[in-house]
Amino acid sequence: MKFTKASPLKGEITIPGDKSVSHRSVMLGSIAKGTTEISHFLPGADCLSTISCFRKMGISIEINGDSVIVKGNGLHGLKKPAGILDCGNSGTTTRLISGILAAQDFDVTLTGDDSIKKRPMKRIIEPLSLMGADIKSISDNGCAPLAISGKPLHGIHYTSKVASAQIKSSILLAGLYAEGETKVTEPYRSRNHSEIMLNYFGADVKTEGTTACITPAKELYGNKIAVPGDISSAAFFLAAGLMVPGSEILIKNAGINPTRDGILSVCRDMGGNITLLNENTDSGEPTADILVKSSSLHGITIEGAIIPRLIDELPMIAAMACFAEGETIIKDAGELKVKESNRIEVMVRNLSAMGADVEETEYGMIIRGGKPLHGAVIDSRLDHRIAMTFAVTGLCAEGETEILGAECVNISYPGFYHDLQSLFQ
Ligand SMILES: O=C(O)C1=C[C@@H](OP(=O)(O)O)[C@@H](O)[C@H](O)C1
Ligand SMILES: C=C(OP(=O)(O)O)C(=O)O
Repeated sequence: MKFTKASPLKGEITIPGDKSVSHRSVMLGSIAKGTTEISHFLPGADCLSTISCFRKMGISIEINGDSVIVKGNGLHGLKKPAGILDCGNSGTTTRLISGILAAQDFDVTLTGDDSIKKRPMKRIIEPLSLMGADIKSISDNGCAPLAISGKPLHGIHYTSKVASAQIKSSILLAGLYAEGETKVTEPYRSRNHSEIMLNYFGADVKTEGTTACITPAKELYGNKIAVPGDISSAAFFLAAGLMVPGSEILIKNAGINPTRDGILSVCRDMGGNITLLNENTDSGEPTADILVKSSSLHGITIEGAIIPRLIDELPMIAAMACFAEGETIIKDAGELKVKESNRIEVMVRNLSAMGADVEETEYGMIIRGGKPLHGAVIDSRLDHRIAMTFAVTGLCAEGETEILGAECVNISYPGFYHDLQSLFQ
């Protein structure tokens, strides 16, 4: 896939469903009693991995475009799958499903693709084991494949070293089945979609500061879920709209949950012209249309509590910083090293190949903006966020930018290139 300098981008984009909310709607729908009707579901490869795992455990799930119907069998209605469960490329599937599987009355093996087999799973093995789970890394390297032998669990109060919604959600899902209360405290607040949806399905989850607490549930009840647009996907159009001179884009129906909206603060702090319109709430999740107009940007420092609120948007923010005057410093973002690729290393390597002045630091990067970029051949390392980031960056560089492994955008945004091209004049 090749990109060259774009003329102003104009038009409207309806962002596909939020990946985090889509995963959770299938998971909770599968362990709830009755039917869950999901609209604006994200039919990306990661969410299809979640569907395939629950189908293998006896759940009827019908997909019709972005409408999904899940016929749940109740909290104790999952069946032992005939074979291994394949989580594909999805960290969310692997970590969240482990919390549910730890409490079932059967054994199961979970695996995934080459990227998943390198991502850290000790972060869930440790707390789930403290709850009484029997969960092992089969290769004994702290990664998938994982062998889980379901056991009765008991509640704990776990203090996590990292602010991670996947760790927190895995523990809370196990807590649904545990004896007594289960609490998770994190250094900063991570996305709270599990807490919102668990309550929406009839569970009892309370949050105080950075601690979430669940009491075991007798049953969850199927519900209607309208998935908001994914702000992590909207991020590419926010950046494109700000970076390509003369652009004006209306991004329809994006989720703006305050635990996810760090990108909006960053765009504004960098001088971006962004307006929220039609604010609303869908299935407990706040949404809005976002109007973005091209702007002259300046560098800022991004660190601390905002990092979990924009963790998946940092590759795009780093590229945007190349077009901002002055220095942008990203700190406290060590988690980027354990995503689908090492996103610090891959960003620094690829931005440097385009002529950017960017430096890798231990837990982040420093970008000195304002230098024109030129096209290059970009190895996405099959990381969807990297491929989309450089498609947008290529629109602002002299010459041609070629993305290798461009099809990996199917993980989170199958129609991405089509939607981007729809804004070309
Ligand atoms: O819970 C979720 O749905 C997610 C949490 C984040 O991961 P961590 O929990 O590892 O930070 C994020 O990077 C991922 O894309 C989705
Ligand atoms: C890190 C991501 O997802 P996951 O952890 O589910 O693989 C992502 O989508 O950027």
